[in-house]
Amino acid sequence: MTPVTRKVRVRVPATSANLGSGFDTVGLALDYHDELEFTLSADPVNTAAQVMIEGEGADTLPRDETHLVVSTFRRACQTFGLGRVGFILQAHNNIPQARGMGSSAEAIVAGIAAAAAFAQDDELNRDAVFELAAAIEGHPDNVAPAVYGGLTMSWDMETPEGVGSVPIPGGEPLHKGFHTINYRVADDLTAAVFVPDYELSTEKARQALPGQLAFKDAVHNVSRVSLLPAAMNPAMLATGQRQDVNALLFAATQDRLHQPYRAPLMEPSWTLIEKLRSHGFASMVSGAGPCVLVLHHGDAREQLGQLASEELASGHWRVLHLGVDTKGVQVERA
Ligand SMILES: Nc1ncnc2c1ncn2[C@@H]1O[C@H](COP(=O)(O)OP(=O)(O)O)[C@@H](O)[C@H]1O
Ligand SMILES: N[C@@H](CCOP(=O)(O)O)C(=O)O
Repeated sequence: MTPVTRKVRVRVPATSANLGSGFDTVGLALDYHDELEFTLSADPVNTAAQVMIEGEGADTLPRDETHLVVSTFRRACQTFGLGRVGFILQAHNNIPQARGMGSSAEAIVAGIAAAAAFAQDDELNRDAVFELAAAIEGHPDNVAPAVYGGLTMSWDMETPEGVGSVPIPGGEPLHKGFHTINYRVADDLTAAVFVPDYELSTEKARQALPGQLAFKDAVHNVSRVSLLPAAMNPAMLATGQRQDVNALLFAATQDRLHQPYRAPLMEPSWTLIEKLRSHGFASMVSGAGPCVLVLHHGDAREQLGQLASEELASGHWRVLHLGVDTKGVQVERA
């Protein structure tokens, strides 16, 4: 197959997964992006990848075939029938790596979306990008918002009933694999991300999780995650229901599945989370950490700045005040 263009630009949002209670399920796209440009070599004999990196990871990321965007782009090119191509990748990275802001999902989505844009002339097939990205990442909660934007809830359709073989009245049988749905987020929702100067790989944070959980802890999280869609968008509440939306956010982000087991791996982050929660803020580990996410309806910059003044003055932390990205990955053919 011949590529439909020689240059593609890709813009992918950072994401915060879990939102406390929704481990491996819930994700939120943030208005904070990496931008990448792929230029195909005009020489068919040259199939090498040349990688240039600016910003986050410029001193640490590899510049060879092991670079995650490169390896994913190669794999997606095979999947979409492009074969092995030579290309220059220019990466402008804002998203810090190994901090819980979905950098690996961003890299995977960027590689797949770019390959799809070289392969097809029409609008980006987001479902195809999501399916392949979730399979590569292994959990869908970051890749879903990176692909679709906004607040997503995802699941792996594999049930004892026999996936794809059970007729759904009036509909298609659900296919095996990852699925996602998108919820609206209220316009006044703000996200503050406290970024520490230390890293924690998602792989290491996953190793800290227990093999089994107490039934009451599972019930706890089911009850909390069920509050999230309304806590993120109170317009979901039935007419007449009145709730303090920030109190609802506080309850919705309580968690007993993963954070307690990971806290010892990120003590400074856990200290900040406990401090902010003791003042009523819905603060939590962003993804697998160590970033700290605070969700709030309304502007809480000043209060958060005061509460975290010690951390911010230490020089070991910075804070990003971000809105929600509602578009997901964007591609542009040049
Ligand atoms: N923009 C990027 N370009 C290349 N590789 C990346 C990029 N972002 C992340 N990675 C790879 O993913 C790893 C971080 O993944 P992970 O531990 O899951 O952290 P995060 O919480 O940021 O997703 C990095 O060490 C690197 O190997
Ligand atoms: N559900 C995953 C989310 C990992 O997010 P990341 O941004 O840290 O990669 C987990 O909690 O392990």
